Amino acid sequence: MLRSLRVVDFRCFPGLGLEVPDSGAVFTGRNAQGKTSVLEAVCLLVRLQSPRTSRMATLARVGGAGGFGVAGEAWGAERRVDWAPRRPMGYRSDGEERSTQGAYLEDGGLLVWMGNEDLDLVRGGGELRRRYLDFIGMQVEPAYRRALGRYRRAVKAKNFLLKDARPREAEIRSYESVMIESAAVLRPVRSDLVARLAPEVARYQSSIAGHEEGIEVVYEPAGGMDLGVAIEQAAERERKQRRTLVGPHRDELVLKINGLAADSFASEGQQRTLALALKLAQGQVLADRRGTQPVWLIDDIFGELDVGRRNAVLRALPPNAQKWITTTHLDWLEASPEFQELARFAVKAGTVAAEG
Ligand SMILES: Nc1ncnc2c1ncn2[C@@H]1O[C@H](COP(=O)(O)OP(=O)(O)OP(=O)(O)O)[C@@H](O)[C@H]1O
Repeated sequence: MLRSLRVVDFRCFPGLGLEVPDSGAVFTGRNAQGKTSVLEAVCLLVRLQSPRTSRMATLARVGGAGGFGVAGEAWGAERRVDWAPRRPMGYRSDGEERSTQGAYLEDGGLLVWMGNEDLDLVRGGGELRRRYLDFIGMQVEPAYRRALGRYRRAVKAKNFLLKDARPREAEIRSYESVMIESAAVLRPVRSDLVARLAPEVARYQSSIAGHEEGIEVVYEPAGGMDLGVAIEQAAERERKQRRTLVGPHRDELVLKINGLAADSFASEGQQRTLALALKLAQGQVLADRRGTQPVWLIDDIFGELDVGRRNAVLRALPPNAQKWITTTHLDWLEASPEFQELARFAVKAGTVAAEG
């Protein structure tokens, strides 16, 4: 868990310094004051990624010096990330420079991010569910992160070549072998994760819904588990359509309720419950894999949930995990005794002040 967070020129914050207790903190404020940016800074410090953007330049404060810094004590180590345009990103742990992102992340902590966009996990496009799996995959398996990066670059290059009027086959083949190699890392991890997630999702779904619902969570690798065979079979179609049709970038996480596809047949309420169950299951699987609780970054979801679901989620969150919660109003918190010990901060126009 984190003990402190400091930022310089990050999003709307010229500077910021917070001490946070083991239980966590609640950040209140009106819209567009900087609440999400605080959680985003934590995500960057712990996982080197933002849930909102992959472009580091957008994180640097407009009107600031051009770069940004995020630091803090996390899981017992003083960590620090610095970014400046046209310079390699800097990662430090206890003052020691880490040469690669992988080396920095090796002994980093675990996170679950829960935001409003997650409520679309069930009815939204497959991309959202792949990102959901990737977010856990990258945390539990260092090789996953490297394989995903290589895979994405290879698909991009192959797509580029397929657009050509006379595709250069030898080059396409070489990118396909990178895809096959990377898929051999990604798919077994995805498959294993889904097997672990499925019973947890079903359990959380029943506890939030208040009754049993037949939940199925199934991993479907696009074109089948053997990517080499799938690529051969899809070769003609891919050349006609001029894009890559099979591989992990098209895998699906199929969700069913009582035997029917959840995106088309489940009620909106069931879909929301299932989305929450998926996120809660993510936390459980991470905790089981590492034997330590992830930190929960919960971005403004409580205002979006009805009282029943909100209370069920609050009860389902592990009591001993640190939570960083943003909200525009506090009424739900007053009614939740288990959250009284969280520190409270008011966020206003890029400043954060401790309350009470
Ligand atoms: N790079 C940047 N430099 C300066 N300001 C920025 C930058 N990126 C975003 N902002 C501004 O920071 C403010 C805070 O955004 P943030 O999303 O953190 O607010 P929020 O309090 O979570 O709002 P909401 O409740 O609407 O989600 C916004 O006004 C946004 O325009």
